[in-house]
Amino acid sequence: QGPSETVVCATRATVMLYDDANKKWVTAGSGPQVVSWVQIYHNPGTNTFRVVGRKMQSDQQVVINCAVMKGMKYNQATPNFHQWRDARQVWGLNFSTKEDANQFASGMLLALDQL
Ligand SMILES: CCOC(=O)[C@@H]1C[C@@H](CC)[C@@H]2C=C[C@H]3CCN(C(=O)[C@@H]4CC[C@H]5C=C[C@]6(CCCN6C(=O)[C@H](Cc6ccccc6Cl)NC(C)=O)C(=O)N54)[C@@H]3C(=O)N12
Repeated sequence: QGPSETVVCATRATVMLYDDANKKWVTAGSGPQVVSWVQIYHNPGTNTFRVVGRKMQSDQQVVINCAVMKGMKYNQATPNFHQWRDARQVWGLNFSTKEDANQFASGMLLALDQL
């Protein structure tokens, strides 16, 4: 979180990327599939939002740092699996509970509404 950013929401999720070549979902980042702490940051100065996720393990590897684009479609494919496209790839968040999923979705929809 930068100095001028506030946190819109924060949940646990496994961050996935769609491997278009092999038509399958792969976990973002290197190493074992672990849950990440995924937050949506807001920069009120520029009115921009970004999704930042860090693995909840020792190295705190950043596995996603993705701008929320105006007009982006946030697809709640299932109650526990939500996804969206950015310019280059498709991101997926696999939540362990519907509550976490709903929490994140409401933060994302709030962000999209303010862009
Ligand atoms: C249960 C067994 O689950 C599984 O084994 C795997 C591993 C599970 C997590 C570890 C994950 C969980 C849940 C399910 C739910 C379904 N699903 C899929 O992938 C579906 C099935 C077919 C496949 C085809 C395409 C694909 C992939 C790329 C993007 N996309 C689209 O359709 C996009 C969607 C979209 C729509 C609107 C806006 C944005 C976007 Cl992104 N459309 C377009 C127009 O862009 C997609 O989402 N697809 C998941 C899945 O299988 N799995």
